[in-house]
Amino acid sequence: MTKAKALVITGNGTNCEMEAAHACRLGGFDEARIAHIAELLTGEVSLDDYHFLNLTGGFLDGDDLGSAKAQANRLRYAAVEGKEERLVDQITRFIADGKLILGVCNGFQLLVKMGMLPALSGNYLNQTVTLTYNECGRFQDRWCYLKVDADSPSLYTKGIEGGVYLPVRHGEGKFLVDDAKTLDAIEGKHLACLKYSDKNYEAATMEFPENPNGSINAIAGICDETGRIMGLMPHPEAFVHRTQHPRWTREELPEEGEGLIFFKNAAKYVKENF
Ligand SMILES: NC(=O)CC[C@H](N)C(=O)O
Repeated sequence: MTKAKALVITGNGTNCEMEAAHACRLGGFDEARIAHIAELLTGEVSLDDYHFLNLTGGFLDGDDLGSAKAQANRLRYAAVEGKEERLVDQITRFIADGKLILGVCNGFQLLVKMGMLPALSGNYLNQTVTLTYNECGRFQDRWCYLKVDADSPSLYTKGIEGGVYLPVRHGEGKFLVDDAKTLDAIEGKHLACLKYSDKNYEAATMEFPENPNGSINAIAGICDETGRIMGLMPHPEAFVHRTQHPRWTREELPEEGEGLIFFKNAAKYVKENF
């Protein structure tokens, strides 16, 4: 069987690469390589050799120009040394080859600013949505209840009943769209796979602090129409074991954290399809 290989990009201010690589391994990937962005730009590491690309959280370029904006331009326009291609050509090929991309927090901001989500009608380099300053005007560091849309094509949320409880930590998590048509398409195609909700996962909410940033339609995460590319503000890699839960000493919890399912689903998909 093919070895399931995950790649986690670091550098320029990411800070969740160790957790993301750990979650990939726990989830079933045979290999999880942490590569500095410079290794991709010099051609030492190629996306072609991996199945699952992780764009992790952090403070890329210190959030200057808006979170992930500079890195979005870098990934879209930078050339790969010694090759007749840009990094974005590798990324486009990666998607065309049926591979997987997960962007968490700063990585989600990066995906939307590159135009890779929601990528309506398969147009992967056209920005139609953004993530900007939290409505409350402050950085938010808290745990959130996230309702899952069971009809979403996202492969990462398959099998989740009701919702998941995960931490958020961001200053720019408010999801916005360019116009009503984009929002209608996102909702109509069930691409808004995660929404901030009440603790019973019954209804999406605009109430603070359950909705920590004022995201339109309480959107916390979206995927593309293939379900293989997903971005979310909460951190699934930060809850892979029960001791990461804020009340683990007081509540009876299963050994496995609720975020691990995202990585298990990704590994399962790779093993079944490559
Ligand atoms: N945890 C993160 O990835 C934070 C993302 C970004 N720096 C923000 O504050 O919005």
